[in-house]
Amino acid sequence: MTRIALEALRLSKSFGGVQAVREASFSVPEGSLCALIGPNGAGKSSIFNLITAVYSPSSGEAKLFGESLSVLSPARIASLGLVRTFQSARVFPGMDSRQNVLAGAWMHSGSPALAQFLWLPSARRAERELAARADALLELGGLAPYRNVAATDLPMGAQKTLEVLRALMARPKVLLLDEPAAGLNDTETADLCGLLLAVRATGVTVLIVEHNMSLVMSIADQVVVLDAGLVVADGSPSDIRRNQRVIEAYVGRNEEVALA
Ligand SMILES: Nc1ncnc2c1ncn2[C@@H]1O[C@H](COP(=O)(O)OP(=O)(O)OP(=O)(O)O)[C@@H](O)[C@H]1O
Repeated sequence: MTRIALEALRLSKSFGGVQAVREASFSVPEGSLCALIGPNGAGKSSIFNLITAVYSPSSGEAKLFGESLSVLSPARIASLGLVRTFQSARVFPGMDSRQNVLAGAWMHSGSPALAQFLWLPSARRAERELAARADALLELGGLAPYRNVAATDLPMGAQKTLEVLRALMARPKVLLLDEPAAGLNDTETADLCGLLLAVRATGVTVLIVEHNMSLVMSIADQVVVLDAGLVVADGSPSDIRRNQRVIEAYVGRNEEVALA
């Protein structure tokens, strides 16, 4: 039976008088790709921050593989395999692309500090394995030709891809991507779709917050729609396209074109 990787259970978050998230419930099966969509201010980022324990819920809870995220430290959450990226690409300046990808491996070097300090064979082996993995990821993301280029010199799309590759270097079980297609051109978006499908094919659970509807509708297994903090729909892309409540949420804000 498929496990549930992520679960929101009547999750709520208020900021003073603003109820950003209202008793939101949904679950994401392991190995699937789920998109969280909704008009501006719907509560998507708030849910993201609740799931990564940046915020604590006003009520309800979020679970990662059945464990309540409210009681876990950020380090423990990362060790359970939850890795996120941010809305604006955050590459490390002063490092080339390959070094940026390698930086994602710190949690999984698998080689004790003393072994690394003494440069024992086990540490050298671990280092070689990480380098090979970084190269394979750069290949997968189409960035192999830029491996020695300073990350900050790459175009926006490549920087966002690099951030996803760095996240993958940490061998996530669950990958959370905050607007990965924001600012990308059509070609870069198509490349990103391919990358995300390749990631899902490896069994990683993916949750994305994304405004680009054609990307969402073409790659998501499940779409959760928020409006004013409420989950107003949860289903497959074809269910969501036909859902009257979703159409109203978008039409009310002149965003109907986006769902076409
Ligand atoms: N830290 C905060 N303090 C006060 N209000 C907040 C905070 N974060 C979010 N909000 C409010 O909560 C509501 C939901 O915001 P949120 O950023 O989660 O929506 P969103 O769906 O991610 O929007 P967008 O698509 O514009 O990024 C909004 O009314 C927002 O102003």
